[in-house]
This record gives sequence, structure tokens and C-alpha cells, in this order.
Amino acid sequence: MTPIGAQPTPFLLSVEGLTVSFDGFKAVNDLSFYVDENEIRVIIGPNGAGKTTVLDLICGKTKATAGSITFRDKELTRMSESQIVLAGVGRKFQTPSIYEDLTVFENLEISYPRGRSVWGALTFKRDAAVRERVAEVAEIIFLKDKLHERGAFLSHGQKQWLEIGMLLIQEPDLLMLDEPVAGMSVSERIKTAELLRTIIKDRSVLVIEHDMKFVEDIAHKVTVLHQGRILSEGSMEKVQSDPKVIEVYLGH
Ligand SMILES: Nc1ncnc2c1ncn2[C@@H]1O[C@H](COP(=O)(O)OP(=O)(O)OP(=O)(O)O)[C@@H](O)[C@H]1O
Repeated sequence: MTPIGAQPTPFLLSVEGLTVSFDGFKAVNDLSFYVDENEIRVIIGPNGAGKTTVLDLICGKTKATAGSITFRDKELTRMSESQIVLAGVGRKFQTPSIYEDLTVFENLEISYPRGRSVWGALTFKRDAAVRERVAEVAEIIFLKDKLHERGAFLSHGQKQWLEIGMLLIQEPDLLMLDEPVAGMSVSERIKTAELLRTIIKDRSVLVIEHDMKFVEDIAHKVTVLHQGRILSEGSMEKVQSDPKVIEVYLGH
């Protein structure tokens, strides 16, 4: 809460009193949390805590029963999924959904946003801009030497990075990732942490994750959900030593 008379804090994302009810069952229940610019926030919690539902609500896949989600100056609860994407929110689901028959280059190229400016007959200029951006993103996602490899031949981890790249090319201000390191090798997890640290220079990232070593590596702040509400919030150190968190989640 902003004290009366103070300037509002410039959060990138403010979730306030968010509630969604499925046939009377509140999967998310009067939830409030705030994400800063350039922050990596991780949401953890037991199965069924409401983590995926929170991301579904932010990206507009599920409509809130009550509460608000403010992204910069926009109220997301009143917007459609596509409007939310255009406002700058990218969402990656758990399973990679790249085009297996296309190359890394083509997968990135196809995701390049169209129609943001009038290119008209300037296709030559546009092609150069696309190639440049594809190269930049390929470097960030560790695939610059694989640009002409077909999606089908990438490892599971490389497919996950490519999908992150397909979102990055759209330059979202908020990127949401659901268990990005599930099924990855240890070295891929370390590189994914590096990737996230690189990309938050220009945006914030909201991650759902169960892998506590990875959470420790990346999280600026952790929000622990339980039964649709916040059980604990703060640094990894703080939530890890919170008896309530140990009881319902970490102790198992
Ligand atoms: N569309 C829906 N209709 C009815 N119930 C739903 C719906 N979506 C989610 N739920 C319920 O809401 C609760 C929260 O689910 P959610 O998937 O958000 O949890 P989660 O914390 O992401 O769990 P997990 O770690 O298992 O992915 C669960 O009890 C789930 O069954």
C-alpha cells in the first residue's frame, strides 16, 4: 500500500485482491503481490496452490472473479489475451511449442512482430532488421551456431531456450515462464539461470519453479503460494527458513 501523500511506487506489475472462483472453489483467493522493474520473481508452492492459475489470470487465459492486475498503466483484467500480448506480456507454457520442421532461424523469424510500424515497400530494410534481431536473440539463447538446425534436432533444453527466444524477439516487458528447467541437465539449468540474468536488463521475469537450487540461483524475491493465498514472501533465505513454508512445502 502506498502511504497517503507519497508518490505511487513504479511497480511493473501490481496484483491486488485477485480472486478466481471455479464453481465456488477459490483457486486464487484475494491475492496481492507486486513485481518491480528488472526483477526475477519466483512463485513456488505445493501442487494445486494456484501458481499456474495466477499466470493464466495475468495473461488473460482465465478471467478473474475479482481484483485487479495493473501492468504499467493498463488494467489487464479488462483486456483480451491478444491485447495483453501486445501490451508486452509474454508467456511460455511448460512444454515447448516450437515448429520442429523449421530451423532455429525460421522459428525466430516467424515470431518477429509484424505490423508495428509501416514498412510498406521497405522490405529490404525490414529483412535486415529481422536478421539482425534474430542473430541477437540467437546469441542470448545459446543457439547462434545452430541457426540452420531444424527444431526437431535440438535437445529438450535447446527447444526450451528457442521458445524463450521466440518470446524475446517480441520484446516483452514481462516474461512469464512455467517450470523452465524441468527436464533440463545440470549444465542447461546453469545456462538458463545465466540467460534469465541477461534478459532482465530490459524486462522483468515471473517464474514458476519447483527446482529449489535453480530458485536459489535466480530469484530476487520468492512468493510462496498455498491454497490460493500468499504463505510467505521475501528473499529465498527468508522463505526457506519460514516454519510455515517448511511445514507445507519444503519439508516434504
Ligand atoms: N479451469 C479450472 N476449473 C476448475 N478448477 C481448476 C481450473 N484450473 C485450476 N483449477 C484448480 O485450481 C487449483 C489450483 O491449480 P493450479 O494448476 O493453479 O495449481 P499449481 O499451483 O499450478 O499446481 P501444480 O504445481 O500442480 O502445477 C487446483 O485445485 C486445480 O484443480
